Amino acid sequence: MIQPLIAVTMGDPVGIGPEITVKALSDPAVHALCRPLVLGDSSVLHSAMALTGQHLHIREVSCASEAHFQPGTLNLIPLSSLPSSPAWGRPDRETGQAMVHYILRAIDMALAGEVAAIVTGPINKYAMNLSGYAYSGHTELLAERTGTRDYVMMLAGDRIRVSLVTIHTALRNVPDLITPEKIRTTLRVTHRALVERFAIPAPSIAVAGLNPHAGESGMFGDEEERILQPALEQARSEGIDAQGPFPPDTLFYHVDQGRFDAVVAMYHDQGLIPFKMRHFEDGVNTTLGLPIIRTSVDHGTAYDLAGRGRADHRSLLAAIHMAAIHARNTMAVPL
Ligand SMILES: NC(=O)C1=CN([C@@H]2O[C@H](COP(=O)(O)OP(=O)(O)OC[C@H]3O[C@@H](n4cnc5c(N)ncnc54)[C@H](O)[C@@H]3O)[C@@H](O)[C@H]2O)C=CC1
Ligand SMILES: NCC(=O)COP(=O)(O)O
Repeated sequence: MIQPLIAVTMGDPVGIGPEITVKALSDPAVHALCRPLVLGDSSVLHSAMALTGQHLHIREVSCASEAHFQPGTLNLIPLSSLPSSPAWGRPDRETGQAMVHYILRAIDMALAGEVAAIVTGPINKYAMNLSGYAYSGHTELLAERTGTRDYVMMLAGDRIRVSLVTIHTALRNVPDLITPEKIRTTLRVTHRALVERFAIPAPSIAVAGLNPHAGESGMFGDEEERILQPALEQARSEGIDAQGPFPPDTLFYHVDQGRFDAVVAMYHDQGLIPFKMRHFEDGVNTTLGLPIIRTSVDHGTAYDLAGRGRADHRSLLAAIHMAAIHARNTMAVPL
């Protein structure tokens, strides 16, 4: 079977993205899974190789048909010409613009059907905004570029999958952003992705409450009764196995024990703290609801580690693995 063609963006040139890209692409297992095409910068990737002691042949190509997909070769569409000695951990407008160009090109390739999926390396949101792109991250850029209204951020590992109702917003805004519509959309998009991408025919989804003890019958907040319960009932009437709302403090224990296929969390850290306790090394961030497959690492640019050669690349390996599986499950292969 022909392996799916996957675009891998190098991420922020002065973060750990280039290093983990080189490490992941040196793993023969990646080539057994897919045909990876990197979008990034040749000089920076050479610097990353020097850090890690990896020796890959970087083959610069303008499109997939020029690539040689074999272990030992990193096929690169070069989209920037940055200095050969990166200022690790110190972003500027040029590095910020470069990393956004890698993402934009990857999205366009996926929309045009030139690749089966995209896997994105970590970017720094401050650097993204510094370079003139006013987004909270990849997710909002992907949604806008693909014209997607209903999208969901999911963090996924083999024990915990968590979808977020609200994403990058101040905690004080969260209660006002949680509406029955938003919860229903999160449930619908998550349910559909579990069936179509994760190949779980009848998934069960747990919903976390917003308040301590899921509100304690209204003593500690009424969002559960006023907003979450009606949203859950509506989802159930559509055939979605949505359960809860559950007290958030114990729910993740049960999810980790395998009781549910996924959990819907009300806000970023409610979901991501337990997720990263379990899956920091091998977790994957994936955007659901898009017309394209997008996975990413679950960590950031780690400027404190950049340039040292000590970054862990297992989350990127897991993201590539998931992209390849989802491409197969949705029959978006071969390309
Ligand atoms: N997929 C993406 O593009 C993501 C981007 N970010 C962005 O990255 C930037 C930095 O975010 P932080 O909150 O500092 O989180 P971070 O994940 O970059 O770093 C948190 C801690 O984990 C360590 N760490 C992270 N990745 C590691 C790896 N692969 N191997 C070993 N140690 C690792 C770092 O050294 C640091 O001590 C922010 O702008 C954030 O928004 C954060 C998460 C995901
Ligand atoms: N906490 C996840 C994260 O920050 C990733 O954001 P995005 O770049 O995937 O939108």
